[in-house]
Amino acid sequence: MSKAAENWPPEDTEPATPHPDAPPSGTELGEHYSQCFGCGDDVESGLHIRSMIASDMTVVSKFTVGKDHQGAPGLAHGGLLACAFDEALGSTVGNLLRRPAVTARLETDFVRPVPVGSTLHIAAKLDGVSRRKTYVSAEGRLDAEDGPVAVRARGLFVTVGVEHFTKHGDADAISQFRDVRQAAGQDWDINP
Ligand SMILES: CCCCCCCCCCCC(=O)SCCNC(=O)CCNC(=O)[C@H](O)C(C)(C)COP(=O)(O)OP(=O)(O)OC[C@H]1O[C@@H](n2cnc3c(N)ncnc32)[C@H](O)[C@@H]1OP(=O)(O)O
Repeated sequence: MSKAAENWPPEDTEPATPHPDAPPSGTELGEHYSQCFGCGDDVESGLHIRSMIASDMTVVSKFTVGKDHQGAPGLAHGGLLACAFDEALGSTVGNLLRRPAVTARLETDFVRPVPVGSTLHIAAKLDGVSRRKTYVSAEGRLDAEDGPVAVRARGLFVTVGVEHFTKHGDADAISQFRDVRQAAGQDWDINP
């Protein structure tokens, strides 16, 4: 049981309805951007998280803790664990709802230490939507899908227009990203 406030999702939320073009259950999700610290292959010390659609409301992700992710010797840094959950939750929102969204709020409960070399199995689910707000939560279990819970997290993601990324981010990189995705026949009007 989380120690966080229990009004989750708030009463004014509606059930989340996955987008008709959301990937089907069993789909392995690759990196969404090669320079993403959470999932990008080009970031040597990144988290290299890989995710899969488990059901129309759930995405499972795996994060193996490396030596570059330490806080105390031999243990994962809490901030990097929060990052892993940000990625897992964001991937759940982006892939299931297929709308561009950014993290507005992220809560984490650290339940037990996560050693270097262990793998967190993160199961994230859509909890509800209210206008631009999407509520999503996750549990991370140690070394197995049914292992002990090590971390819980809840996120509020707010839907934004693509101009959020072009205005505040690197517009040239986003243009290249769009070209690569369109050449691959992929819709890009989701998180670049
Ligand atoms: C295939 C794809 C893969 C995609 C895979 C993607 C994986 C990436 C995962 C990483 C994701 C990230 O880290 S994203 C990077 C970190 N996040 C950011 O940089 C976001 C920075 N913040 C912002 O830009 C802004 O504050 C926004 C966009 C979040 C909100 O600004 P806004 O657009 O002006 O909207 P605003 O009216 O303020 O808020 C909208 C509603 O949300 C509520 N709201 C806003 N912030 C909060 C908050 N902290 N806590 C509670 N509620 C909040 C407001 O009360 C309001 O509710 P109501 O009045 O409607 O009731």
